Amino acid sequence: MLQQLRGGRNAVAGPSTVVKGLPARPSVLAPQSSTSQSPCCAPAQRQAPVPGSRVIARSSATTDKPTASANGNGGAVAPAQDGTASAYTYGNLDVEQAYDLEHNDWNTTSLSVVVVGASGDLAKKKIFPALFALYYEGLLPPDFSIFGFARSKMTDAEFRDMIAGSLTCRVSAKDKCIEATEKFLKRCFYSPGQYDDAKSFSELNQRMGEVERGSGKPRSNRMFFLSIPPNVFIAAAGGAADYCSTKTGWTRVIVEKPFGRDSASSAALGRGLAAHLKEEQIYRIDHYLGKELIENLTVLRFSNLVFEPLWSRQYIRNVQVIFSENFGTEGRGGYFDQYGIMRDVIQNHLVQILALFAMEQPVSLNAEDIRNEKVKVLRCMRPVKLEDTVLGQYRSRVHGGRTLPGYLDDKTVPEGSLTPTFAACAMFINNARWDGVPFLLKAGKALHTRRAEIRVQFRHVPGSLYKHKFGPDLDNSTNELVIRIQPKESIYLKINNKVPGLGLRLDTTKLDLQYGNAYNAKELPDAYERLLLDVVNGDKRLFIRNDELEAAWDLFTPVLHESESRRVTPELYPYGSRGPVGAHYLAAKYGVRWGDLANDDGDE
Ligand SMILES: NC(=O)C1=CN([C@@H]2O[C@H](COP(=O)(O)OP(=O)(O)OC[C@H]3O[C@@H](n4cnc5c(N)ncnc54)[C@H](OP(=O)(O)O)[C@@H]3O)[C@@H](O)[C@H]2O)C=CC1
Ligand SMILES: O=C1O[C@H](COP(=O)(O)O)[C@@H](O)[C@H](O)[C@H]1O
Repeated sequence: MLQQLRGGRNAVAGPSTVVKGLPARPSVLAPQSSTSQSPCCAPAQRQAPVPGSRVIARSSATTDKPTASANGNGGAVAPAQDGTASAYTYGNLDVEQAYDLEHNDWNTTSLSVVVVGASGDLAKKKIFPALFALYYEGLLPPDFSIFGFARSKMTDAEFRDMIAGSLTCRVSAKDKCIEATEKFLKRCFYSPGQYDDAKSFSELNQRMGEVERGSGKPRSNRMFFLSIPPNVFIAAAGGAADYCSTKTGWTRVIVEKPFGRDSASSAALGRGLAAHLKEEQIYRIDHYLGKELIENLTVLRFSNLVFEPLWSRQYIRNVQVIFSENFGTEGRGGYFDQYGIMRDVIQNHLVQILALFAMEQPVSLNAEDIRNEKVKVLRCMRPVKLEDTVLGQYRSRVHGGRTLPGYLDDKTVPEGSLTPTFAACAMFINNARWDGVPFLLKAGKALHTRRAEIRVQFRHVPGSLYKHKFGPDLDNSTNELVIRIQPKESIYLKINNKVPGLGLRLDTTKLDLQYGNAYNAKELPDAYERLLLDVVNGDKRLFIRNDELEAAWDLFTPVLHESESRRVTPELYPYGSRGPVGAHYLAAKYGVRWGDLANDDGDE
C-alpha cells in the first residue's frame, strides 16, 4: 500500500524539499518532486506543479489553509514578523505542523470523504465506485473514511449494503477484489440528517470526529461532495462548512452542476457558497474535464510541433464539438425538464472542451495559468444568437416491434413541455487566432449513437495538384482531425494517400491512434476517479473557477431567455435518429458539413 502511495500513477523523482528554519526532510509519502512547494514560499513565489503528475500527497498550490472564518482554526495565514515570507504560520499551527498540513502528510493526517446525498443516483453510479477504484489502486491515504449523509434512514450496515451493490471490480484487476471490497466497506459510515439542519451536521461532525480520533492521527482533512439537487445546495454547503469543517487540516467542498440556470441564478449560487466557503475551498466539478482525452488535449496541442502551427483560422475551416447519447432522459426527466440540453451539456461540458481547444498556450501548467487562458478565450466569444441555434425534442418511434418512448411520454415530464433534448449552435471567437472560424456545438439525447468527439476540419489544399482525383467536391479530400472522447477513445487524422500499386489512384485514409490498441488499456479510469484524486491533492486544474463559470453563462443566458420567453417550439426528431434536419441547415449556413454524419467516416 505504502509503496503504491509513493509511486502514484505518474510519480516523479526529485530532491527533497527544504523549509527555512526546519531541517531538510523528505515529504513523507509524496514522491519527491523537483517542483515541490513548501510553506517557505510566499504564494506569488510558488512554483507550478509538476506537469501531469497526479500523486497522492503532492504538495498543494492552493491556499485553502485553515483560517478563522473557514474552519475556526483561530487565525488566518500570517507572514512572519521579520518580513520574510518564510515563516508562515497557519492559525495556531506551528511551521512544522503547517508543513505537514500543506503536504498532505498522511502519516499524521486522516482523510474523511463525506458524500452529501449518499442515497442518490450519482453517489451510487459514480462517487462510491470511483472512491473504491482509488482505494483499490492504493491511491487513498492509509487512514481514510467515507461518510454518507442524506435524509433517508439507514444504519451503517444498510449503507454498506447499498454501496456494495454499486461496486464493481476492474476487468483488469479482479485479484483480491472481494477482500478489498470488504475492507473498503468497513471504512464506510452513515449519518442521517436534514440538509438545512444544524443539529444534523453537528451529529455528522461528532461521528466524523470519533472515527478520525480512532485512526490515532492528530490531524484530519475533510472533503465533502455535494451530490444533491440544487434547491438544497446552499443549505448543505453551509451545514458542512459551518458545523463540519476540520480544525486541524483542510476542508474542501465539491459542487456538482447545475451551477444555476442562467447568469443571475449562477451568481446567486456563487454568493451563497461564498458566504460559507472561500473560493479556494470550492471545487466545481465538470466531469468531462476528467476524461482522458480531454486531459490529453493540452498535451496534444502543446507538446507536438505538428499541431500547434496549424491551430488557427489560417488552416482550420471549422471546429465541431459533438455529444450524442442513444438513450433518452429515462428516469431523470424531472431534473432534465427544468434545464434542457443547452444547460445540461452544452453550456458546461462542450464549452469547457471548446475553451481548452481554443485557448492560448498558458504560462505554465499551474491551475490558475490554465484557467486564466480559458477565461480569456471565453470572454472573446460573442453570445450565441437564437438564429444560430437549432432546438429539437425526441418523439416516440416504433423500432423492431418495440415502441421507443418520446420525451413527452416520460411521466416525470410536464405535459406539452418545450424543453429541448437536442441543440446545435454556431459560436465564434473574436480574436486574432479564430476570427471567422465557426465552432459548431451539438448535443442530443435519444440519437442513433452514443459518442462524444471533437472534429477539426482543415482548409482545402490551395492549388492542389491532385484536385482532379477527388472530383468536384473538395470536402471529400479535406483533412479532418478527430479526437474521440468516448467510446473507444482515439485520435485520428484523415489524410489523402496513394492507393498502393501501379497507376495513380488516391483515396482518403486515417492516421489512427486507437487507445485500446496503443496502450493496451482495457479500461481507463473513470473521470470521477481522476477528479476526486485531484481534490485530495488540491489540484484545481480540472475544476471550474467562478469567473469561467460567469463567462460561460454570459454566452448562453441571452439565447436561453429569448427562446424561453418566445416559447420556441423544438423540432421533433424520432428516437434513435440523427437529430433534427435543422442542424444541417445551420451548418450549411456557415459552409460546414457535420463530420459525424458523413457517409465516408467508416466507423459510424
Ligand atoms: N445522476 C447523474 O448522472 C448526474 C447528476 N448530477 C448532479 O448531481 C447531483 C446529484 O444527482 P443525483 O444523485 O442524480 O440526484 P438525486 O435526485 O438522486 O438526489 C440525490 C439525493 O438527494 C436527496 N433529494 C432528492 N430530491 C430532493 C429534494 N427535492 N430535496 C432534498 N433532497 C432531495 C435524496 O436523498 P434523501 O431523500 O435520502 O435525502 C437523493 O437520494 C444533482 O445536482 C445533479 O444535477 C450531475 C451530473 C450527472
Ligand atoms: O452531466 C451529464 O452528463 C451525462 C453524460 O455523461 P457521460 O460521462 O456518460 O458522457 C448526461 O447523460 C447527463 O444528462 C448530464 O447531466
